[in-house]
Amino acid sequence: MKIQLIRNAALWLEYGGITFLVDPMLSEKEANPPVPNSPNARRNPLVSLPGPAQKWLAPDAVLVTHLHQDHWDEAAVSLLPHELPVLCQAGDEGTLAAQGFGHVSAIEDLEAKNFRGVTLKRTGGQHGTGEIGKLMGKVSGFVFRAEGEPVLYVAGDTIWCDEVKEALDEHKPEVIIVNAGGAQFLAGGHITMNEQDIIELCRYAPEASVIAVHMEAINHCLVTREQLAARLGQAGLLERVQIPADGEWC
Ligand SMILES: O=c1ccn([C@@H]2O[C@H](COP(=O)(O)O)[C@@H](O)[C@H]2O)c(=O)[nH]1
Repeated sequence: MKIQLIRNAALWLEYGGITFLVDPMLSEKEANPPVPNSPNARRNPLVSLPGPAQKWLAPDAVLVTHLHQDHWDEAAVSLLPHELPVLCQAGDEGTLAAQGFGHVSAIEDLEAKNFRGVTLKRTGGQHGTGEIGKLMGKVSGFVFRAEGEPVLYVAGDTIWCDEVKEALDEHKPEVIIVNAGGAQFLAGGHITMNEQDIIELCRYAPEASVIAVHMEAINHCLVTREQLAARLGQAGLLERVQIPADGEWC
């Protein structure tokens, strides 16, 4: 297994002999407006891709955890070849097909999907709590399994919650990728993992290695890599968690 953080939640994943492009947000720096009702007015993405987008346009499959703009944007829709297989959560397949993608498969809630020898199982999550959580809608994570590979859990846009605990209990992943950044609007709590969430996750899954992404790319993500590293250091967990820079391989 090899994992490259591209930017935000976008990953290039080499797993079981298959290449997956996860949650591509391929817009140029500052091409999009700030997230509305958020604590600052910086345009998105905050930073450039760590190379030309062309580097990541020929995976074996694309996996879209949910359709929020920082996981699937207009640039991805226009740049990615429409004949690529696209895997998604159930409910998003109509939108992706309407955008011109001809090979879209939903990973159903309780069914594992086999993609060329790699098994993917959907996991749940909560993209925030209360009204904000409801407004954010359905989100998914995915657990990857293949012969000779570590069990990998891509948790998606979720806070620390029962669904994540259930995924950890059921799958016992060896590697967990979490969307950090403590994303937040002006009202309501955080909608992606903050420092404390990642500390709880590390303590709940003491054998797993953790990779924290989804930071310093979108204006409503308020927890920086440096802040996360400092809190993990205080908690004695820094050696368990990789915090890659954009473009870095894990
Ligand atoms: O560039 C962007 C990124 C996101 N949004 C909207 O914000 C919320 C939450 O996004 P997540 O980062 O997936 O938590 C969602 O409604 C997005 O569509 C945006 O407007 N612009």
